[in-house]
Amino acid sequence: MSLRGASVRVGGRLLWSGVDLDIGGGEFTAVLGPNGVGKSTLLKVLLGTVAPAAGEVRVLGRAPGRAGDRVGYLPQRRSFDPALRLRGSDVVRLGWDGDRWGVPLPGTAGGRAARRRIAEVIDLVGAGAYADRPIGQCSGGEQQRLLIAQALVRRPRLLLLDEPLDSLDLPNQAAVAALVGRICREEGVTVVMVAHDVNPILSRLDRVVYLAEGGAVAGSPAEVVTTETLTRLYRTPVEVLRTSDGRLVVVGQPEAPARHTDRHADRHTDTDRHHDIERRTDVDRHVDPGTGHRPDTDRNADTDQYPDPRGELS
Ligand SMILES: Nc1ncnc2c1ncn2[C@@H]1O[C@H](COP(=O)(O)OP(=O)(O)OP(=O)(O)O)[C@@H](O)[C@H]1O
Repeated sequence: MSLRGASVRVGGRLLWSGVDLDIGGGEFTAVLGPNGVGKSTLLKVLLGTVAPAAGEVRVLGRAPGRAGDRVGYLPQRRSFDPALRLRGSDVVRLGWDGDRWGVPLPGTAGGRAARRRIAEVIDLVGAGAYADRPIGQCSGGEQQRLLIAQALVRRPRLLLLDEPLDSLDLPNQAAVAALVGRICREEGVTVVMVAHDVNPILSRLDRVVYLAEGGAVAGSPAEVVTTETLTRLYRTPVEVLRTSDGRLVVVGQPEAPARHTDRHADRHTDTDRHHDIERRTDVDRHVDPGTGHRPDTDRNADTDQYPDPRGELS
């Protein structure tokens, strides 16, 4: 896919402009940047649901929205009601025929093809053990695998994933990152993933797109997540440190603007709070790439709490 001089405007506000970007077939790309900068909106531009205000965008050689089944999409995570009477496999099936009236009758060729493909993709993501359970009773990691299966069920060539690692504990982040890496390498699917922390996927990435107010930088992680590049992008001193185990930590990243306080309000789970505490103790004075979290300055002196890493106040 390619963007040439692309800009996007939502709610009358220019989010980013002059973005040039090329992503080749079969590549694994992460989209990083602070809260509210327009990462999800970039995916929507690629999907064709948000039109660019200027510039040219091509996806799989066509205008956005024209590639149909060849694009799979996992929207930003929503939690499922535990009482929802829908099995994991039903959720996967919605990716197959959820946009069509009626369903193929069991026993017909269409019904058999649907069943075969749904079983195949559930197997691919390793969700066989819980695909028959109500989706609301599956864990966050299990739900995420089933949703990835849903996005994959029509054999897309391009997979757009909006924060699939969000709210997962570290082992599940690693497992889902490995799964997406495998889908990219073994199935040849091009992956564009919005992420708040590059570290779980760092070793698998071909390319990073770092969005900041006004612009974007793209290249290999080694080219983009550097002191020089991020300082230039943010127009303010930013330092990238590498820990002894190879993780990247961005220090001095400008504050994430707290300008959308309610978008994720329904998603602030116990796991999120656990992660907030983990960040507070593990990365004191530092900020994960993309979270915009600076523990010593973000802490509310009255409550001893930190704002949610995605911009809302906890
Ligand atoms: N339909 C809309 N109307 C008005 N403003 C919108 C709309 N959709 C998004 N926005 C605003 O555009 C900005 C970018 O939103 P977007 O979801 O793309 O950011 P993001 O980088 O993905 O953020 P986060 O990291 O918090 O998920 C936000 O300030 C958001 O509130």
